[in-house]
Amino acid sequence: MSTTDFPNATILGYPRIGPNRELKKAVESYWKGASTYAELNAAAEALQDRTIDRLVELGLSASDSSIPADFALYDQVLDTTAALGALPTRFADLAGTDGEVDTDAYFTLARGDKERQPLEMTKWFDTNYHYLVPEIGPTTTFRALADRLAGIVQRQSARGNTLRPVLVGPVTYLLLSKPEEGAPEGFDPLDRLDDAVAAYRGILAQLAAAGAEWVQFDEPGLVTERGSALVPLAEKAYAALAGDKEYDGVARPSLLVTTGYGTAGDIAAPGSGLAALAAAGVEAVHADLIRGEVPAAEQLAALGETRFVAGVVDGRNIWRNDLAASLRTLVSLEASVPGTISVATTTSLQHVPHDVALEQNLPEHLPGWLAFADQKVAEVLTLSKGLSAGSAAVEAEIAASDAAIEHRASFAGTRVESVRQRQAALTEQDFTRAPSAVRDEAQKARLGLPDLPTTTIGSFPQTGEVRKARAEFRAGKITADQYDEFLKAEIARVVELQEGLGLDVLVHGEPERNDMVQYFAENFDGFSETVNGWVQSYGSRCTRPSILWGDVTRPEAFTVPWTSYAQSLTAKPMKGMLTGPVTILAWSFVRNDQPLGETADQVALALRDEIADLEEAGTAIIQVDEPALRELLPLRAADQPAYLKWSVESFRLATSGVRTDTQIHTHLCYSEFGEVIAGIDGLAADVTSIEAARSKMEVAADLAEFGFGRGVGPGVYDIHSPRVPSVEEVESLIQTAVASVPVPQLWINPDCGLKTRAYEETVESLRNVVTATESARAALLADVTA
Ligand code: MET
Ligand SMILES: [Zn+2]
Repeated sequence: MSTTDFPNATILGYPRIGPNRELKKAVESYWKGASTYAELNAAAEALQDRTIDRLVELGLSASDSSIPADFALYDQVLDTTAALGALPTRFADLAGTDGEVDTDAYFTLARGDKERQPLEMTKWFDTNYHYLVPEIGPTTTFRALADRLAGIVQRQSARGNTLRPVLVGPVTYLLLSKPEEGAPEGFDPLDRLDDAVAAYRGILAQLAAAGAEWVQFDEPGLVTERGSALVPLAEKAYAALAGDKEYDGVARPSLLVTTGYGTAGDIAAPGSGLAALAAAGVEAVHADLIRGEVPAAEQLAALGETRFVAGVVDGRNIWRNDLAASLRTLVSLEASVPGTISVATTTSLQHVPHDVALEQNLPEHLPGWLAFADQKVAEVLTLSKGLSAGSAAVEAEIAASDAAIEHRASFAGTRVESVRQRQAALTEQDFTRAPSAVRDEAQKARLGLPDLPTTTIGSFPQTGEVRKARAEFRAGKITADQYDEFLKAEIARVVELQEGLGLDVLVHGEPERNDMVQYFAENFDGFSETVNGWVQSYGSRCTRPSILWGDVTRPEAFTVPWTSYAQSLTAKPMKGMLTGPVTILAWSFVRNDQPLGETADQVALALRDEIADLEEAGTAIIQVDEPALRELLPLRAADQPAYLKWSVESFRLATSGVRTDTQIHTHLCYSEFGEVIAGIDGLAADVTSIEAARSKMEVAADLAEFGFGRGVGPGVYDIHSPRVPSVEEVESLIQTAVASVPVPQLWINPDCGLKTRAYEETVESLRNVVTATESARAALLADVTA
C-alpha cells in the first residue's frame, strides 16, 4: 500500500476513559499510591488493546491507519506538551536528562505539587472538555520526544496493527497556549511557530521510525475567529512539515490535518483554508460538515490531489445519524472529485460515551434514536460502504435509520401540544420586568439588608456522609423517609452554621443534588439519564450528561419543599436555587431536531413554573445559575449575537414572571466573562455573583468600565483550592471591588459553590469573609462620618 492512500473510513479519536472507566480507576489508584507505575502502565496498555480490538471488531481495518492512536493518560494537549518537551520555566526541574517528561512529571504538570499550581485548565473550543494550557515563552525549548507515542505505535505494530498517531498540530497548539509568566509585553506564543515546527519534524521522524504511515494533526484552531488570520502561518508551518517527502532518508509519514468544531469556511478561495494546507503538501485534510458547510465542487477541486476527509458523523452529540442524508452529501462530493473522499466523524469521539448497549435503564423508546461512540463507528463504516458500493449495499441500515428518525419525529413526547401552544403565545411582556430602579427600591424595602450583604453561592460541602446517604437511598438500602430525614438534618446543620457565621442571605446547601444539571433533568419531563454514559471532562474526571430528547415540562414543584423547610428554620432570607436554561443545555446532550433557542425557551418555561411556586411559598430571593453562559458562545464573532440573543432571552423568560419585590440573582463562573458583559447585563438579574478571586478582581474593573448598573457579587474567596484566605486578603479584594462597584450595588460572596470543599477550610474561610466585610463596613462608615 502506498503511504498516500488514506483509508476510506475513519474516526478522529475514540473515548479514552474506557467503557467501565478503567483509565480513571487506574490513574486515580496510581495517584493515591495504591498501585505501582508498572500496574498503571499495564492497565493503560490493556485499555489500548481493548480499544483497538473493539474498533477492529466494529469493522475498522487494523492495517491501513484508520485507527487513531490517541491514548492520553490525562489530556491530549498535555500529551503534545510532553512530546515537545515544552516545559514552562517554573516546571523546568521536572525534565529528565534529555529534557524528557516522564509520567510523574506529566502528572505534576496536570495536578501541581506542594509549591506550584498546575497548568491552567480551560475549555477545549466550545465543548465541556478541559485541556491544560501550555505556557510558552521566548526561551521555551521545543524538542522531539515522542517516545511514548512511538512506543504505542510499535507495540501495536507487533500485535499486527498499523495505527495513526494523533497530535495537536503546531498552529492550534500555540494558539491555545498562553505566554509564560515574565514573557515580554506583546509576546505571542505563535511567535515561536518556526521553533515548534522544527520539533514537530523531529517527532514525525520518530513516528516514521516506529512504523507510522499516517500522522494526524488536529488544527481546530483554524475554525476560530482568529483562524482566517492564521492561514498564512498554517501554510508556512505545513509547508515546512510536508514539503519534504523524506527526512534524512526516512520516508515521512503522510499527514492528515483535521479542522473539527466549526467551519473551515475558507476552503473556497484558492490559497486559503484547507486549500492552503493542500498546497503546502498535506496529503489529507478534514472538515466538519455538521458545524461547517458542505464544500462546493470548485472548492473541492482546489484541493487537487489531497484527500478530502468528510466529517459527517457528529462527534459531539449522541443522536443516530440520518444516513440517507449523509450519503447524499457524500455522493455529491464524490461526484465532483471522484475517488478522493473519505468518511469520518466531525471530531474525536471523546465527547460521547462508549456504547448504547451498556444502557439498560433508558426508556424503551430512546436507545433506537441514539448512537454513542461504537454506534458512530458503525455509521462511518456504513456510509463508506454506501459510497463505494452504492446505497443498495446498505439498504437495511438506511431503512433502520429512516425508521428511527420517523419514530422520533412522531413519538408523543417529542412534541407536546401544550408546550408548543404556550411557546407560541409568548409576548414581549413575558420577557420583561419592571425597570431596575423600581425593583431595587421594592427589594431593598422588603429585604432590609445591610450594605455589602454577605451570601454564598448555594452548595455546602458534600461530605462523605451526604454521598453515602444518597448512594444508600439509590441502592434501596434506606427508605425515602429516612433519606428525607437525613437531608433535613443536613439542611438544619447548614442553616445553623450560616446563622452562627453571621451571613446575611442564607442557602439550604443543596445536599439533595449530586449534580446541578442532572437534578433538574431528573425532575423535568423530556429528559432521560444514562447509567453508564460517562464522558471525560478533564483528567480522570467524567460527567454523565442527561439526554434532552423531548418537549420539556415540569410535572411538580421539586425545589420548593427544601427551600421552604430551610426558610422555616431562620428569619434571614433563604435563597431559592435553580440552574438556568443555558447551563442545563450546555451540560446535557440536547435534541438536534430544532434550534437550541427553542429548546432553551422550553426549559425556561419549566423553570418559570418552579420560580412561581417558590415565590408563592414566600421566597424573596431566587438565584438562577448560568455558569455555562460563556461556554456555548460560538467560536466565530459573526455567530455570537444570535447566540447571545436566545440565551439571554431564555434567562429572562425563566425569571420575568416574578413580582417587583422578588430579587433575582444569577451566578457565573468557570470562565472569563469580559467578552460577554453585554450579555450578562441583558440577563437583567438584580444581583450577579461572579467568579473573581482567582483572577484577582479583574472582572470588577470590566464591569465598571461597562457601567453595569445592578447588584454585583465579585467572588472574594477562591473555592478551587483548600487554602483559607486571610482576613487581610479578603479585605484587600473588597477594597478593590469597592473601587469599581458602587457600595449600594456590591455583594460579598465566594467565587462559587462549596460542594467540593471540606468543612474544615470552609468554615474558617467564611468566617474570614464575614470579618473582612464587617471591617469594610466600619471603614465605609468612618469615611462617611469623617
Ligand atoms: C458551577 S456553579 C455552581 C452553583 C451552585 N449553586 C453551587 O453552589 O454549587
Ligand atoms: Zn459557580
